[in-house]
Amino acid sequence: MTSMLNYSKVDVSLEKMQAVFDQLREVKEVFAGRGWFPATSGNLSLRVEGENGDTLVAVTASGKDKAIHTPEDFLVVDLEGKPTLPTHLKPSAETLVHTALYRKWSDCRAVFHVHTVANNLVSDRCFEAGGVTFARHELIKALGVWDEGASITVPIVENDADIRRLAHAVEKAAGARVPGVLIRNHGIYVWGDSAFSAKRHLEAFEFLFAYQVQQWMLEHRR
Ligand SMILES: CSC[C@@H](O)[C@@H](O)C(=O)COP(=O)(O)O
Ligand SMILES: [Zn+2]
Repeated sequence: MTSMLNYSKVDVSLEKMQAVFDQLREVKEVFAGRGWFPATSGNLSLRVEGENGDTLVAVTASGKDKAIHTPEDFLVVDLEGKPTLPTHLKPSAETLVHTALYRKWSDCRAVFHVHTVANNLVSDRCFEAGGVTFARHELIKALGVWDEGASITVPIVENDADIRRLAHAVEKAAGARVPGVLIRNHGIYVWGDSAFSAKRHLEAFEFLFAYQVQQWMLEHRR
């Protein structure tokens, strides 16, 4: 028999919710191992479809050390970013960026956000240009761009302490071809149609940013 959980009028099976939390935990552990969550930064979410087709979002709780697993690491919110059950946990302070991306694309099923030295440097140095462009990199294919000789541009938006405005800026800059947006001196938001593809996208972006930073350093030494 399937046990059902009721998240403010949306039924989700216990098994489904457990599987979603398990997936988030696995991704969290891998990214934490790479140092991608310094000083409690970063947040992760997955779309959860209820029995009636309504969308919920499982998201990391705010301010946690994401390198440690606890029973209080995740909670469920609606598309307004409100917790669907009474809880003392606070959803990520940046939940509205996640929900904006889920609203924008019905096939967006995972949203990941990390702060790294490389993504911060690239976001600042290329900010005035509005984006950073990469070409002649095999890993562009990992972003779903397969055309021969393709180039991609990752848009960069200004950081903003007002999360509604930040969410709006990210949503506006987010394009269908390149699954990521940089926030200046803050980090990157990436998405995908599954946790697997969002993780692949993030790994490809971080490879390209690290390459760019090292190229700048080599040029500087000449
Ligand atoms: C603690 S610095 C980072 C935060 O300000 C924020 O940018 C962030 O990524 C994490 O916020 P959180 O509320 O834990 O999801
Ligand atoms: Zn952040």
